[in-house]
Amino acid sequence: MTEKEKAKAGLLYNNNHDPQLIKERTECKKICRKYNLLEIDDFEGREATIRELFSKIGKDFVIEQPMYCDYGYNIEIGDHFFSNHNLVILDEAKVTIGDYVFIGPDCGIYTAGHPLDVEQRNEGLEYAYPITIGHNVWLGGGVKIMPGVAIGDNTVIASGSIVTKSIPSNVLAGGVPCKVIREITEADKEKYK
Ligand SMILES: CC(=O)SCCNC(=O)CCNC(=O)[C@H](O)C(C)(C)COP(=O)(O)OP(=O)(O)OC[C@H]1O[C@@H](n2cnc3c(N)ncnc32)[C@H](O)[C@@H]1OP(=O)(O)O
Repeated sequence: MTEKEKAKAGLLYNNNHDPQLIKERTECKKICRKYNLLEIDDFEGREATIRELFSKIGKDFVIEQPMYCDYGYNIEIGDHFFSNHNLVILDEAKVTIGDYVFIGPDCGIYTAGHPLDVEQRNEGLEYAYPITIGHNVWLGGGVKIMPGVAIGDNTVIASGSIVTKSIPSNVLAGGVPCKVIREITEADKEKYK
């Protein structure tokens, strides 16, 4: 098995020293750099560069610069996506994002992690588990999503949360670690009126 195949199978793999993965990350980071240096009003260039980078991105999206990812080909995003500045996606495993997802500034979507055991970690080993974000999700600023987490449709994650476990649909969740605070109900339609 190659290191890439081990990663895909959810096994520990050597990310730091594998030539194929280093090459792929380098190519990805060149495209991220190109994207981040494009003029803000070069809308065509920005769209084309994101389409070159991600395996799928739907219609009508805005990704504020800068944004960073590791491979790009593991990222699939639906329609009407918005991300504010400083989005970091560590897409060592697949990242799937639905339609109408809003992401605040300084968010992190981290599929990868290292063993707690120091010897394994210093060998360069890591694991990568997929992350799924449903439709109509809003991540407040500074939210970080940990490996293997799924977030259900229509859910809001409050700013500053560290999401270590999956969160169901239709809730407000927040905190470190992130927990369900309450359901989002019809009463929320009236809140800002
Ligand atoms: C796409 C973009 O660019 S977005 C731009 C950036 N903007 C942001 O990041 C703003 C994000 N907003 C938040 O995080 C807000 O706090 C919201 C939306 C979660 C507040 O939602 P509300 O419905 O108003 O919740 P409300 O204020 O009633 O709070 C409900 C509970 O959640 C708690 N709570 C609210 N925010 C947080 C938070 N960030 N972390 C932990 N708990 C929180 C409240 O303290 C309250 O707890 P209590 O019931 O014990 O008092």
